Amino acid sequence: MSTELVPILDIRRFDRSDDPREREGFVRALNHAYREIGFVAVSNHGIPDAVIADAYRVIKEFFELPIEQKLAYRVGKGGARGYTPFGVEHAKDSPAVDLKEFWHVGREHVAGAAWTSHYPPNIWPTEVAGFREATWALYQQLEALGDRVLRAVALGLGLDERYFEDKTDHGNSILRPIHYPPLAPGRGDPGSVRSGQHEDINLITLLIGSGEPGLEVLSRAGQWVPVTTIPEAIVVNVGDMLQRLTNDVLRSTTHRVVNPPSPYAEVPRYSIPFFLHPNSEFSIESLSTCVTPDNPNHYPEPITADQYLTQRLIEIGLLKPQA
Ligand SMILES: O=C(O)CCC(=O)C(=O)O
Ligand SMILES: [Fe+2]
Repeated sequence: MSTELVPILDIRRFDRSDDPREREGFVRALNHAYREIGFVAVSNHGIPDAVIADAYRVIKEFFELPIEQKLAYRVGKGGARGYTPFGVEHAKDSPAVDLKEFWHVGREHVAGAAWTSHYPPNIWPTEVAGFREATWALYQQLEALGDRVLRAVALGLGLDERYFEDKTDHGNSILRPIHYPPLAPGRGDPGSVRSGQHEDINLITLLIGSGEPGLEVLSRAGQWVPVTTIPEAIVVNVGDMLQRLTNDVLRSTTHRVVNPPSPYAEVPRYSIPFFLHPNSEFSIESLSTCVTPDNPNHYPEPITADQYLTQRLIEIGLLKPQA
């Protein structure tokens, strides 16, 4: 049943310039899934195995460092870059912290670009050779794949194929390698799970590593359904910013990572989501193609992507409210 809930879509169909029906078929299937469940798995995405393997290698090496060394990379506001330890982030409206630690890679600065001053610079762990190259390579690959998916989203919404291009070209996107350690009795609050139920904040999320057991999505019927997909596929789901931009036409579906049974409980889980964000100054206003008599505008007040992100980071414990 789960494979039907989260369909596997071959993105090579979208690139078929020789056969417009293939392209249209992909656009239709993607948009249908995004209206129904907000999740798809993309196969044949073209990201080289070596890029993914290199990223995993450096990420594992980092998380295996002693905690004192990792804590040296806890910097700045809200863990926007570098390391965030176990016991900080929790899902909105849940006091129980998630059983995970993670690292944030943001957009690399470009000399002379005005947006550079809005984003904190990346930091890199000196203990792990090749960390910067490997994670930044994966960031760029996932961003390019996200741009292709957004083109198909735009077409499905009746917009120009390149609608998202100038709204995301210096987006505040984040690559977040996550380590869920083996589950030990007494670790975390009672009731803690690897990742409490939540919706993603950004436009779309591209997730590497979803094939390991634990990820579940909440169906419309209110049932938790495990996401089972082929290991090579990348899960791409709708976030709250895209839901809001589309006046709730596309759905940002609640999901979580549960504590798996033995033998998976005894082994760590690593996943690598890429949260694709719009440019910080982008104003999120309901698209006119998504406002109809049947679906009047639910969000008459526009909000910039940056304001929206700040509100949401306070809700999940990564930012403190301003006094
Ligand atoms: O680890 C996973 O598979 C999913 C993580 C997730 O949903 C998130 O970080 O937003
Ligand atoms: Fe998520």
